[in-house]
Amino acid sequence: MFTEVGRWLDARTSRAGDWLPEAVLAAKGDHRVSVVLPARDEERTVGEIVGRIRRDLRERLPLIDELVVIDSCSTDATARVAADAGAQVVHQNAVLRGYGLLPGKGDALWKALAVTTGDLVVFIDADLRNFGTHFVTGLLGPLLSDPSVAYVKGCYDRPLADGTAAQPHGGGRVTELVARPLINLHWPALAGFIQPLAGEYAGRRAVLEEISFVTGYGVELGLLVDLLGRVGLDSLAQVDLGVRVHSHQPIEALGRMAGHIMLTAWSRLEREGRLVTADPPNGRIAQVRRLGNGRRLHVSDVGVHERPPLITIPEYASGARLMPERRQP
Ligand SMILES: O=c1ccn([C@@H]2O[C@H](COP(=O)(O)OP(=O)(O)O[C@H]3O[C@H](CO)[C@@H](O)[C@H](O)[C@H]3O)[C@@H](O)[C@H]2O)c(=O)[nH]1
Ligand SMILES: O=C(O)[C@H](O)COP(=O)(O)O
Repeated sequence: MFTEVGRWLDARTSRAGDWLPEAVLAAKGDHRVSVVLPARDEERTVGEIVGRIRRDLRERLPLIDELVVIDSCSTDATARVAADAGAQVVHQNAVLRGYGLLPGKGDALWKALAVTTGDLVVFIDADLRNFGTHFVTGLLGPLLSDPSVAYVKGCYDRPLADGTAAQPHGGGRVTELVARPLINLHWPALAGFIQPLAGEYAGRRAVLEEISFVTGYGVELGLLVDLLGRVGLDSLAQVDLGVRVHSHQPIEALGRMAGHIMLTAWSRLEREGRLVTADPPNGRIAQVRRLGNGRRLHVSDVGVHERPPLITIPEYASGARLMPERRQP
């Protein structure tokens, strides 16, 4: 089993430096490229990322056709900062309203796929502190050079910066403690993905619109597992983007993220008929917080929902793209 993983790792892993911007542009041909940044309260970082993409990959090189920030119910100035930097800003809850409002990153990505028009779609997290345009060109390179590649996942070294010192490889705690063990236990063919939860990836719309999106932080694991089933390992690739520095969430928030990921794995195992139970898992997580000299329980919903393949949504399938009002509803 791991022989196949090793072979895939060698064959399907490239480095961002293998994909020079001018060569990527030359390979673009008739493709149309959309870049999407999901952003919830990212006013500190989103402007810099949008500005770099606009200047370097739209104005200097005409590589990117569409640059969308999907504002995921931000309470800060994310939308204004992103618009000022040159992005088209769409509010998550303004898209496909008839399908109900659901929270979380996966829903934001599904809505972004619905409103964009590129046949190639690149997703980049909006909290990156060391963004470089090689993130975008590196992810596009394998898709533009090999029609058999359907989806490209970023990988990188992940430092953990705790405010006083950085551990060069200490980041990605949910990845290492939850996602990687789950993947190895249940989908070992995916074990070669160095950063299975990376928020930087690119895919062909024709494939992405045919799979469902989990609404919360389970979206990345859900996409990998579902793509493996749909297109097979050899149509998946990864590209080494160097080092990624981002805003770390508090450990309690990572516990809830882990809950999303475990429930996503559970949903796929159940769907694959590998788990049969009359007693589904509890969708809430209780975390004990210190309160003065005592303690209290803090209960959060970590249940995940499914957004169906976009191609099954009539408004989308009719070909009418769904760009809504730019302002928040
Ligand atoms: O409800 C939300 C939550 C987050 N985000 C955005 O999604 C990106 C990633 O979110 P973040 O909270 O920074 O996640 P990380 O702690 O970095 O988690 C890692 O693991 C997650 C689970 O797989 C992935 O979704 C992330 O991309 C990956 O970086 C950021 O731009 C957020 O602003 C939303 O758009 N909506
Ligand atoms: O991907 C992960 O594992 C989570 O985003 C946590 O990352 P961090 O440990 O670098 O904060």
